[in-house]
Amino acid sequence: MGVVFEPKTEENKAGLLEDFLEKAGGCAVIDGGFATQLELHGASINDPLWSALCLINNPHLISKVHLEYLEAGADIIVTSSYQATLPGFISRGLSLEQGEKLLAKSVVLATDARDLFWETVEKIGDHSYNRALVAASIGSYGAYLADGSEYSGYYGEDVDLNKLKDFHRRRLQVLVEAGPDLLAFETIPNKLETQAIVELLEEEDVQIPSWICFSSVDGVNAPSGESFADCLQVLNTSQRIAAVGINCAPPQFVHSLVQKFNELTRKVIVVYPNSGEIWDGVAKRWMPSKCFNDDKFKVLATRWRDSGAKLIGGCCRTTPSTIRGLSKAFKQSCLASN
Ligand SMILES: C[S+](C)CC[C@H](N)C(=O)O
Ligand SMILES: N[C@@H](CCS)C(=O)O
Ligand SMILES: [Zn+2]
Repeated sequence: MGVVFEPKTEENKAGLLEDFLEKAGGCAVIDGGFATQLELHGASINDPLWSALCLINNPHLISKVHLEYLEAGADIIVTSSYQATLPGFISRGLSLEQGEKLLAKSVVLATDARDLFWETVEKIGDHSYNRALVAASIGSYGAYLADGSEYSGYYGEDVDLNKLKDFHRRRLQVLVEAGPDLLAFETIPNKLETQAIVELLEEEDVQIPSWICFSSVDGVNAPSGESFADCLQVLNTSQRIAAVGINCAPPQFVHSLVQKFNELTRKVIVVYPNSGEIWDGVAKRWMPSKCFNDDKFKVLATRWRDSGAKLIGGCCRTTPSTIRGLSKAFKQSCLASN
C-alpha cells in the first residue's frame, strides 16, 4: 500500500513536501506533458490561451488527462493553468469573475480527479499508488505572451519587477484560495521574474510550498543568459520556495544541471524535461530534434535521481506512457532498497 498523505492545516504546510518525499521513499514522480496529452486526445490548442482553452471548452478532457497520469503512477499532478491568465481570459471577452472561476476550476478539476482516483484504488486494497498531491501550475510571463519568450527570457525594455509582480499577483491569489497542495512556477526564463515571484510570495504571505522551475536552451544558463548561480541566489533565502529545478528543457541537459544545482542550493531539486523536441514560437509547433523515447527517458531519469533530483517527471511531448515507465522503475528500486 502506498502513501496516505493527510491534508495539512495552514500552520503546518511548510514541511509538506519533505514529509511526502520521505514517505514516498525519497523520490516522487510528477506527471508528464499536459497540453501534449490534451492534443493527443484531439484538443485544438493552437491559440494564445494554449492548453487553458480547454478550461473553457473541454473541462472533461482535463479531468480525463489527470486520471490518465494518476493511473500511470504520478505522485504529483500539475493543473491545467500554465497559460491560464486573467488578462488572457479577459481578452477573449470573459469577465474578471469568469476568469477567476476558470482559474479556481483548474485546481478543482485536479483535486477532484485525485480524490476520485484515490477512492477507487483504496477499494482495490493492494496497490502501490500514493495519494497524489496537486500542484497549481503558474506559467511564466513569457507563456502568457505566447511569443516563445519563455525560452528566450527577453520580455522587452518596458517590463520591470513591478510589472511582473502585478501580472502574477491576482492569479496567484485565486489559485492559492482554491487550495492546491503545491504551487509550480514553470518555465521561468530569467532572474527578474525569479525575484518577482520570491517577493510576491512574501508580500502575499503564501503558506503553500512552491517550486520554481527554469527552462534552459543551452544546458548551462537560464534562457536570458543569466547564470543559474545568480538566479538561485535570489531564491535560496526564501522559506516559501521548497524546490527548484528545470522543466521543459531537453533531457540531455538535465544531468549536468542537477549536478550544478546540487552545488548552488540545498533545496529539493525538481526536474521534468520535455522529450527533446524544440518549440518554434513563431510557427507554434514542436520541431523534431534529438528526441528521447520513453526507454531512453527512463534511463536518463534514473541518472537524475541518482545524482540527487527528488521530484522527477516529464514536460511537453512526454505522455502517460513515459510516466508509467518512471513510476515502475522508481518504485521497483525503492522496494529493492527497503
Ligand atoms: C511550453 S510552450 C510550448 C507553451 C506555448 C507557448 N507559450 C505559446 O503560446 O506559444
Ligand atoms: N504544465 C504545462 C507545462 C508546459 S511547458 C504542460 O505540461 O502542458
Ligand atoms: Zn513543457
